[in-house]
Amino acid sequence: MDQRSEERPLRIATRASNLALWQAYYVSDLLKKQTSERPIEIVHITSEGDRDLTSPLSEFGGLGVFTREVQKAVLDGRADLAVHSLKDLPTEQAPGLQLAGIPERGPLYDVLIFPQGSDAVTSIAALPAAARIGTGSLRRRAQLLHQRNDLQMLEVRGNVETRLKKLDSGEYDALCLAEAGMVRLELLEQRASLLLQPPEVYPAVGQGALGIECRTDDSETAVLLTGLSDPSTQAATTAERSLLAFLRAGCHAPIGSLSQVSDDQLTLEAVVLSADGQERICASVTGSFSEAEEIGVKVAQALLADGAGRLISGTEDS
Ligand SMILES: NCc1[nH]cc(CCC(=O)O)c1CC(=O)O
Repeated sequence: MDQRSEERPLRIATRASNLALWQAYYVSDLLKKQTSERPIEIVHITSEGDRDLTSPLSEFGGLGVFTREVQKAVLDGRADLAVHSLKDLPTEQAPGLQLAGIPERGPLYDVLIFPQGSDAVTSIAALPAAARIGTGSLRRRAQLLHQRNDLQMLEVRGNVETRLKKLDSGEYDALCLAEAGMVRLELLEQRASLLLQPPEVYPAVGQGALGIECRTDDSETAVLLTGLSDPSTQAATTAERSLLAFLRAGCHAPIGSLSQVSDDQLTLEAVVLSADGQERICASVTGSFSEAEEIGVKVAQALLADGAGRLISGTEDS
């Protein structure tokens, strides 16, 4: 006899970093509110992105380096759902999986983090001359260089905690990270930081949001995940991901975006920069939630009409 579905554990596949685990337990708590009867298990997966800690992120593994193996666990039936940072999830849908859950978004912006015990710098302009900034992201690099071309942008890899150790050991004057990760790991209060917001620094597509996938043939899990979704976040991230897909740019390309939602209106703004930050193109489109995908395409078309294609193909990663 089949086990009753209420008794079968719901298995969540996740990377094993502290941030990924926080995200998996957060989703577990959301699910418990819906399915109080059903036990939940967390299945740890090591991703290629976690194993190779030395190569610059823009040069190895390519798209999906953090998400592929977690997805595989769901496809193989070792887990029922996969929790990802939405910004790490390629826009091209993996065959056999569906992106069924997008919960309410967390903090959206990037932050500059200063070494333990040092004073806060209160603006990008106030950073010391030729300050050494740790970031592996072309988007952060290009936008900071656009503001201050004297800054030294240095590669940094590893999980958030590893990066903070490198900062405190004196390798950098500041680190650029997502506020979402720092807040979730409760690491922001302990240090001086500077919030980086548009128009200076636009976040990545999907930043601060989670994406939860299940198998396309698993309608029971899909219903649960749909129940976790937040309509505003879903509309915003649909527009952002549609923009990125249309530009055919990888997650490491120098592209930033900002969605603003009010009532059922959605405004998507986006920037594309040259890798050195010298050139910067921006565009913005407003429409209703139901047009989210089209809004993303329109912003991408406006950016391409202004020459964004040349800036994107001029960078190393796709
Ligand atoms: N690529 C790593 C990654 N993926 C998601 C986050 C933070 C959480 C988020 O932005 O959703 C981070 C770390 C960072 O960029 O600082």
